[in-house]
Amino acid sequence: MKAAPITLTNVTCGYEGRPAVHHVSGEFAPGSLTAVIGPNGAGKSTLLRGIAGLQAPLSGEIAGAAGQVALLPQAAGLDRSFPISCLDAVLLGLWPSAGAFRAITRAERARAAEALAAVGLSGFAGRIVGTLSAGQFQRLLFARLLLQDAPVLLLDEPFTALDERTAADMLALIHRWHGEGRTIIAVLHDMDLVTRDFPRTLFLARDCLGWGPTDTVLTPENRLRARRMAEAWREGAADCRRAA
Ligand SMILES: Nc1ncnc2c1ncn2[C@@H]1O[C@H](COP(=O)(O)OP(=O)(O)OP(=O)(O)O)[C@@H](O)[C@H]1O
Repeated sequence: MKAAPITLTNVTCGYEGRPAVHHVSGEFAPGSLTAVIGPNGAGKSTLLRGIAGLQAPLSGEIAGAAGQVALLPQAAGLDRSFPISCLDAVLLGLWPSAGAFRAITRAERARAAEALAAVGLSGFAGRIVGTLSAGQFQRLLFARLLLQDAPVLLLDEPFTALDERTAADMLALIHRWHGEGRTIIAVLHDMDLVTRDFPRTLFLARDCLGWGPTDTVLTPENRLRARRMAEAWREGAADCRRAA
C-alpha cells in the first residue's frame, strides 16, 4: 500500500472565519502511525476534517491528502435515523469511487458483507442502522473503512463506546493497517494507549504544542501547557474573533 506524504503548511482551520486550530506545520510521513491528542475543543476533529477535504483551511495549505483518505468520523456527530441497512451503510464507503449513478456490483456487496464479518457483525447485513447499539455502530464505521481500502486512514476517537475486547480487536486492525504501509492518524484521549501503541503524536491545544516521537511530545510540560490553554479557551476565542 503506497501512501503519499501529507504536508501541512501553516494550516489554520475553523468556522465562519474564526480559527479553531492555528498555524500547524509538519508532515505525516507515508506509513506513519500518529495520535492526535489535546483537550476538548482543541481543534482535533476540525483538523481531521480539513485533512479529509470536508472543510477548506481558513489559511495555509494541506498537500497530498486528496483522493487517498478515508475518515472514520466521531460517531456522536452522525445522524443514525436514516433508514438504511447495515450493508448499505458499509457500501456508502464506495461513494467516492462509485458515485450516485454506477450500480454496486455483486463483488462489492460480497466485500461489504466480508467487512461486516471482519468486525464481528455477520448476520447484521439487513439490520437498520438506527437499531444498532453504540458499540455495534462504531464497528460498522470500521467495516466501512475496511471496504474503502484507502492508503490514509483518519480515525476520530475510534474506540468510543467499544468494550475492552472489541477495542482490542479494532486496535489489532489498526496495527494490521499500519503493517500494510498505510498512514494512520487517530484522535485519542487515552494517554496510556497513545504511549503504548502510537509511535508519533501531534499535540494540539488550538496551537500545536508538539509533533514528533510520542515520548518527546507527551511530556509533563506539554500536558500542563494544554491544561492552561484549555482553561483560557473562552477568552482566547474572543480574541480570535476580533482578529478575523
Ligand atoms: N460547526 C461548527 N461551528 C462553529 N464552531 C465549531 C463547529 N464545530 C466545532 N466548533 C468549535 O471549534 C472548536 C474545535 O472543535 P473540535 O471539534 O475540532 O475540537 P476537538 O479537539 O475535536 O474536541 P473534542 O475532544 O471535544 O472532540 C471548538 O471550540 C468547537 O466549539
